[in-house]
Amino acid sequence: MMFTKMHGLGNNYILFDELDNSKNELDDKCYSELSRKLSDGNFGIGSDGIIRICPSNKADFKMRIFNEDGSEAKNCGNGLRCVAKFLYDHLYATTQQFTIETLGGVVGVEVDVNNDNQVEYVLVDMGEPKLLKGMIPMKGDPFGVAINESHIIEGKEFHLTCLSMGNPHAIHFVENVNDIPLEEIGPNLEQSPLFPERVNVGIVHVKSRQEMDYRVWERGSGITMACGTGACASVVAATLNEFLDRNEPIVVHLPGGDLTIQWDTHGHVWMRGTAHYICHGEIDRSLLSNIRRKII
Ligand SMILES: N[C@H](CCC[C@H](N)C(=O)O)C(=O)O
Repeated sequence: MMFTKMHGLGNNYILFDELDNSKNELDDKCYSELSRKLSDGNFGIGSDGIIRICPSNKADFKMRIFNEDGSEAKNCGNGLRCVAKFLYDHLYATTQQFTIETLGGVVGVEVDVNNDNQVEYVLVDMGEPKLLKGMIPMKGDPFGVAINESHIIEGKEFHLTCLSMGNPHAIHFVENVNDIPLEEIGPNLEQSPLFPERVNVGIVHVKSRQEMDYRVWERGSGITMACGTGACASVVAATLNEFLDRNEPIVVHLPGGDLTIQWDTHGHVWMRGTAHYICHGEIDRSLLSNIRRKII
């Protein structure tokens, strides 16, 4: 079972190309355990999770993403850029614009290529954010929204702006993103009963009307170097709080690098950034057999 490890701003995933079904060596039920096993840096490869690239009957291709803890997520911005680069570079995509189905909906991607026809930047139409609590999901009035809403969690007050980019995000604004113990407050917010499906936690400092700092505690993966859906959610949240102007391209500084995010006047959020290969390899058959024995 061959894999390709890639990263988007240091948010790294192990990709499996399942477009040629003959290669599909593992039962669908095994992938959560495969993600847990491979994401471990000691007993596995080490990553923030795994990504399956599959055929789709709704779009040109399909992406499924599993977090480090084995939970399957509905969207992954950095993962989408990695998948788009992989698909174009491996000649599955024959045009620079194509669509990718996620559990959170179908997204459009466009790859920018260099003189060697290798992908340098990927532009993703991440679609429209979902603001209603019932869509995030978040406890409370399902037709209500959470903008700068005060919540006491584990004795600490947070002013949360919450939304979904296909996956749930809770954003808290601060003066300095490094002044907050993310390793402590991240799991407290992630596991809060406020969020029936847990939540990705973003800490944001808006530096100007064109840029912001953002750190993330990811649902199912903990602190990562970057979160594409989270960067999108942060720009929407900052705009809703009137810290930013709609339709302006915003530079989001993440620990792993920068993304450019724009929430346009039609309601779509656009993300532009890079994706890179790390390595290629093969999963040992004994590891696959152990997973099959454990799961099936
Ligand atoms: N942990 C996320 C999925 C990965 C999202 C992130 N890596 C991105 O680039 O958007 C969740 O459970 O919703």
